[in-house]
This record gives sequence, structure tokens and C-alpha cells, in this order.
Amino acid sequence: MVPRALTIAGSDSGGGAGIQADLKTFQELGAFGMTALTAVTAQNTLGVSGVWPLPPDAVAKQIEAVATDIGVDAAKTGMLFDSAIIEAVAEAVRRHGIEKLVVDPVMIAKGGAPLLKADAVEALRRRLLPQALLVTPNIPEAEALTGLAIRTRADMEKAARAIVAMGAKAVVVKGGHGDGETADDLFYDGARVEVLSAPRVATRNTHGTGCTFSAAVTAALAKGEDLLDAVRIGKAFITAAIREALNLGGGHGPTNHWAYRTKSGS
Ligand SMILES: Nc1ncnc2c1ncn2[C@@H]1O[C@H](COP(=O)(O)OP(=O)(O)O)[C@@H](O)[C@H]1O
Ligand SMILES: Cc1ncc(COP(=O)(O)OP(=O)(O)O)c(N)n1
Repeated sequence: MVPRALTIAGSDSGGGAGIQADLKTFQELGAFGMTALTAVTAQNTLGVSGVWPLPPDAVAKQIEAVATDIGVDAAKTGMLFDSAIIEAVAEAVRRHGIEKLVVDPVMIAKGGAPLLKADAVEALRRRLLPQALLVTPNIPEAEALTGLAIRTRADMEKAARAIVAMGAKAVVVKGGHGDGETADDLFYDGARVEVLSAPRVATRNTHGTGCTFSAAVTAALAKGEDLLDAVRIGKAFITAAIREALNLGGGHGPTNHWAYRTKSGS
């Protein structure tokens, strides 16, 4: 069978994040990519200049169209924008029995533009997290979900435990926003705590890192990898993509989605 991966996310016209990053990543890892678009953004490496959400019904219909015909081995969510879209996605995921669901709780773009309404955090917490096989917040997102301040490794673990207590099966609290020598992410699945570490790359070309990481994990899950192995593949994929990031545009350039394949020689 061809591994089938679905992304439920927003469009980034600049091609570095959102649905575009997800499809490139799926393709690179050998999964057949499908999309349910939640919003259109006008965006480039300098920031977001417009956001147009889709009607919740349109999002649900797209999920139904692919799930009832092609089938979904694993799915991820990215930019969901508001609580009505979150409700529609949660219901569609439940109805179509999508079990391998990665929730990337996208809230704010690197340039500071809000990609999720403030009052939608509660819907994310209540409706989507309990259906997630994996949640992948960065530090500010983990703080918003838990209400905890995160400064140390122990804080990351505390937040991870709180997110699993909300109903998610597992979580990776990503450490990309730190400033140490290494970019350390903390995985927790209710039993094991595991730190995934990689050398921190000194670059400002990090647009779309979170989308790319969660898409790589989703592709690996669609291919049948177990959860921790899928997270390790995601970490290797994003590390290569950041190491070979592309100096495009005048702001935060995109990561390099073909770096992992060319470096690993597969
Ligand atoms: N400069 C960097 N060097 C190496 N890895 C990084 C760097 N920045 C982010 N990462 C990694 O990229 C992944 C995405 O993390 P992050 O950038 O925090 O997500 P987001 O885009 O959601 O803010 C994580 O695995 C993180 O450790
Ligand atoms: C349409 C869209 N979705 C998600 C994001 C955020 O992507 P992320 O991977 O968190 O990267 P940054 O924007 O923080 O660089 C986005 N920008 N646009």
C-alpha cells in the first residue's frame, strides 16, 4: 500500500510553512500527500499580510472527500484559526476514525502574526488534544496550553505531563526557541521521557520549522513507524532541513525540504 498522509492546515503563499511545507515533506519521505485547507494567507519571508479563513463546512467536506475515497493512514493539523474550524476538524477526525493524528498547535507566526484566535485555545485543549496521538507545541504554545512558565528542562517536562493529562497520548515540547548550543525537544508518552537533541544551527532561515517537523513525523507514522521512531525521523529531517536552509527573501528564509533525502542518500 502507498502510505497516505493528510494535512489539515493553512496555505503559506511563500511556500516555506503551512500546507506547502507539509506536502513537500510528505513527498520527500515517500508518503502520498493530501490536503484539507483551513485558511489562505498572503505571506512571505517578511511576515503575514493577510488571512482569509475558510468556512468550517468547507474544511469538513475536504476531509470527508479524501477519507471516504482514498483513505488516511496518518494526519496532521496546523493553522486552524478559530474555534469553529477546530470543532469541524475534531468532529471529522472522529467520524472518519483517523487514529494517527499529529496536532501542531500553531498559534503565532515567526513574524508575530496571530494564526489562531486567542479564544480558540480552549477549543484546541478540549476538542482536539484528546484525539491526538501526538501534540507538538513550541515553548510559547506549550505555555499557552498549560498556563505554565517554561524556562528549564524540568519546566518542559512539567508542561509535557500536563498536556498528556489533557488527553493527548504523547507530546513533543520543542526547544527551537531556546538559545543553547543544542536544540533539545522533550518527548513524553505517559511513560517515557526522552530528549531529542541536535546541534543548534546559527541561521535566521527557520521559517516553517514546526510545520516541517510535524509533517515529517506524520509521514513516518503513515509509513507504519512506531511513534518514538517517527519522532526521531522528524527530528533528523528538520535538522537536515535547517542545516541546509535556503537564503531566500529578505526575512526568515525557508528550510530545505530536500536536504534530508540528498544527505541520507536514499
Ligand atoms: N536553529 C535551530 N537549529 C537546530 N534545530 C532547530 C533550530 N530551530 C528550531 N529547531 C528544531 O526545529 C523543530 C521545530 O521547532 P520550533 O522552531 O521550536 O517550532 P515552531 O516552528 O513551531 O516554533 C524542533 O525540532 C527544534 O528543535
Ligand atoms: C499557513 C501557515 N501555517 C503555519 C505557520 C507557522 O509555521 P511554523 O512552522 O510554526 O513556522 P513559523 O511561521 O513560526 O516560521 C505559518 N507561518 N503559516
